[in-house]
Formats: sequence, C-alpha cells, structure tokens
Amino acid sequence: MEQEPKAPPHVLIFPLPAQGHVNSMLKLAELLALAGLHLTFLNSDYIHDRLVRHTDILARFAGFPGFQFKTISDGLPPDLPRDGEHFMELFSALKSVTKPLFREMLISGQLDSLSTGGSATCMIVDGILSFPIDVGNDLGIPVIHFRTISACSFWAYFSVPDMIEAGELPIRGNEDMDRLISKVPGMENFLRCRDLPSFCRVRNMTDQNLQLVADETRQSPRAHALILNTFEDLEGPVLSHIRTQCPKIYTIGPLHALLKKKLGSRKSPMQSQSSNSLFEVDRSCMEWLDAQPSKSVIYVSFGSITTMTEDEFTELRHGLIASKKRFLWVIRPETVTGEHGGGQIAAELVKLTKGTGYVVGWAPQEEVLAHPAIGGFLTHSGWNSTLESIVAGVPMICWPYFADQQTNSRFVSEVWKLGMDMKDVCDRVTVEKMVNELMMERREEIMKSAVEMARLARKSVNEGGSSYCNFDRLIGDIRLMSKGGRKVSPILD
Ligand SMILES: O=c1ccn([C@@H]2O[C@H](COP(=O)(O)OP(=O)(O)O[C@H]3O[C@H](CO)[C@@H](O)[C@H](O)[C@H]3O)[C@@H](O)[C@H]2O)c(=O)[nH]1
Ligand SMILES: C[C@H]1CC[C@@H]2C(C(=O)O)=CO[C@@H](O)[C@@H]21
Repeated sequence: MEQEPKAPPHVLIFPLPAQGHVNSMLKLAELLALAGLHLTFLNSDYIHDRLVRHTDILARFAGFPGFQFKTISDGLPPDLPRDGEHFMELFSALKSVTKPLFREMLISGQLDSLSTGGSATCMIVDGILSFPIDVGNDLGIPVIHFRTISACSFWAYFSVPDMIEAGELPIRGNEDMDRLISKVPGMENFLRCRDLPSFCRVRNMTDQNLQLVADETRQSPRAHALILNTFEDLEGPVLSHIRTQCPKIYTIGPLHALLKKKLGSRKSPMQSQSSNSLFEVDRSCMEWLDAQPSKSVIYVSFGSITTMTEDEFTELRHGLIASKKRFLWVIRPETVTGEHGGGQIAAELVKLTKGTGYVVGWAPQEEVLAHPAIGGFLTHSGWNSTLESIVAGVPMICWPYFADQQTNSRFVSEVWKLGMDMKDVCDRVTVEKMVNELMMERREEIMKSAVEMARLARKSVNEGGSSYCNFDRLIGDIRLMSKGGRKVSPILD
C-alpha cells in the first residue's frame, strides 16, 4: 500500500517584540523555510506594522509554501515609544495581555498551519520568555528556546542567583565597580562588577527587572533545547559551562552569515538589499561611503533601543570631530533625549563636519560594515551588531548602554581582543583618544585578532563548519518531533 507523503513539520516562531530579537528570528525563519519547513511567524501588531512599512518581508516570505505571518498584541498602546526609557514596560504588558492571548490563539486554531491546517509540531520562542514553555507543556508542543544574546551574557545572567548567594551582589557603590566576580564560572580572571549585565547595578536584589531576567534565564533548561546565535570558536569555553545546565544547545551563528551562505547564488541583487528593519533605511550613505578612502571611516551606531542625553551626545560629537577621522553616524529621531529632535541635531552635525561626517536615521548596517571604506565601529555592543562587526572583520570601540551589552563589551576587549571598551565613560578626550588608537596606534595589533576571528566566523558557517552542521542537526531534530502532526488538546487546570 502506498503511504501518504508526510506533511513537513510546522514550526511556530515567536520573538520578543524588539528589533534585535525580530531580526535574528527572521533570519532563522528564512533558513528554516529554505530547508522546506512550514512556518508561522508570530509578531506583535506594532512590530508587524513597522516591518511591513519598511521592508519587503511580505514579498520575500511569500515565496515559501506554508509560510504565514500572524500577529498578537504586545499589550502596550500603539503610540508608546519602545526605546530604552520605556523598554522594560513591555514585560508586564506581555505577561498580562499577550500570555493569555497566546494560549487562546493556539487552542482555538488561529496559529494552525496555512497549508495542512495542523497545529504547530514545535515552537521556537524567544529565550527571554518562559510562558510559552508552560503553554507548550500543557498542549503537548515541544518548545525550543532561542536566546538572541551572546553565550557569555547568558551565562552571566544564569549565575545571578549564585552571585547573590555568595554575597558578590549587590554591588556596593561606584567604588566597588572594579571588583572581580568569582561566581561566574570561567570568567573569574576578568569579569568585574561593571561588566555584569546592567540589571545587576541595583542595591535591591528583589529589583523587578533583575529578578525578571535572572528568573527567565533559569527557565531555559526546561525547554527542549536552546538555540544560540554564536559559534563554537568564539564562545567554546563558556558554552561548555552552559551545557552543564542546558545539555542540548544548537550554536548556529552568526545567523546572518549562515543565511547568506545558504542563499548563495539564489539571491537576486534586490534580495541582497533586503532588510528586517523597523526603521526606514537611508541608503544614501552607501554613495557617500563609495567616495571615502579605504578603511578611513568610523561607523557609529547604537542599535534600536539606546537613548543618550544631550550632554553625552555633545561629548561624542566633540570627540569624533577632534579625532579628525571621517565618520558615518546613525542618529534615530529619538536617540537624543531632551528638547531637540534627531533631525535638527543631524543637520547641525553635518554642517559642522564640512563633509567628513555623514548622518542617517537608519543605515543598511550589514552592508555598511562590509564596505571597504569602513575602518572601525563605535557600537553599543548589541549582540547582532557585535556579530556583524566580527564577520566583517571590523574592530570596535564599545560604549554599552544596557542589558547584555556590558558583558559583550568586556569580551570584545579583554577576551577576543577585537577592540576597546569605553563603558561608563563619555568624555570628548577619551572618545578622541580611543578613535585614534583604534584607527591608528593600536590598529595593527587589533586587526590581527579581527582578521582571524572573521575567518573563524566564516569557517563556522561554511559546509562542514560547526554552525552549518548544528543547523542540520536542528532541522533533523525538528523533523523527529513532527511524527504525523499534533492535535491540540489542552490539559485543564
Ligand atoms: O542603522 C542601523 C542600526 C542597526 N541596524 C541593525 O539593527 C540590529 C540591531 O541589533 P543589536 O545590535 O543587537 O542591537 P539592539 O537593537 O539594541 O538589540 C537588542 O537585542 C539584542 C539581541 O537580543 C541585544 O543584544 C541588545 O542588547 C538589545 O538592545 C542589527 O542587526 C543591525 O544591523 C541597522 O540595520 N541599521
Ligand atoms: C531589555 C532586555 C531584557 C532582556 C532582553 C535581552 C535578553 O537578555 O534576551 C537582551 O536585550 C534586550 O532586548 C532585552
């Protein structure tokens, strides 16, 4: 008797609604769709609207059979900015509004497969959210956590309860910031209080945000597996520690490089310019870069959430101009808090630099970093930016803003030797000095590590490389989970 062809697995993907998370989850989705899996990508309404407005995602994903976008409320008013000053409000809204909705949408079949009508055979959800694990357990759907941060910062978060128990936290004021931490295994020789995720900078250990990130991180061992956007040659030692708690880990990064590899020659020139940006990309900077000498420009960008005071902006501006280096600076309209809008600040800045500086509201960052004119990156050390810089072989000056960035920047400077850490400092003299060191005095030494790490990153995503193979293992695992599809039957409380 002939057997019915088995339907491909149906994976539900659910990122935290924020640029850095949606970005890497969409890359993963594209990779899974290329491998022939059916997918439902669940975005918040806010994120979906912005993606549709500023990218080609609908057309790009329409080419994949069995792919659909669905949306859910993030519980916040549509006009509330989702930048750094308001970001943590998102979590209580997700808990009270999104969590029950998510469960309801799954049970009622609203997230069923577009092609087969079956429910998800597996969910890949943001590793900062544990509620989907509970929902998945109730409905019999395996959940894989995808934490979009570095392994090193994940491990620092994971170790928070041990640091508290050992009395290493709380930090006892500013004079205590350079104390070494001994309770993050593997980091005893270089991790200081100031390098811990920013949520540790509180006196009260029951602080809501600290508890949230530490508690959610401790839930990952309950997931079926953990995906990390990193590669073994970059974070091997810390990954060994994490594996003692989460034995099944798929390191499949840098995802943007793996996707590029898999798309290979399939990519049309138009597709090579496609982005996952929540902001309008200003491509005019590419022409400006074309006119600049090789390795002469420092790219300045602090991601999608960072805000800064007018004083901080002024110090950065003076330092950059005093360095006499060319720069391309991304200033989002809400980057600088206070009275002046981003547009006005940008116009004044461009006038001041007389052509050696260029400002955009949002850049095609991956392309910018790969441009031959770029010689350095002044970054907030968000994990996507860090990986993009590593792949492009561009050395960094790190000025971390919050969360995992404080830990990433320590690794960039002290462990990987890919740049310098300017954390907790923002004065014009230091900015000028660091830019000059990066672009001239320490260039040779730092470029040696940058070139080598870029080579290792490429190796990991090439055929036979660790991330390439781990991605194949992940697909195999997902296929094993989809034995004939699932019928959702809730376990009632
Ligand atoms: O002008 C720009 C600026 C940024 N980007 C892209 O936007 C993404 C930004 O991501 P990331 O560097 O990770 O920064 P955030 O937007 O701040 O990301 C959040 O999410 C990350 C992943 O969890 C965390 O590491 C960060 O700390 C957190 O702030 C990157 O892919 C960039 O290429 C652009 O395309 N154009
Ligand atoms: C504001 C931050 C809380 C945790 C999230 C995160 C993570 O640890 O996964 C990274 O950066 C931010 O987007 C989130």
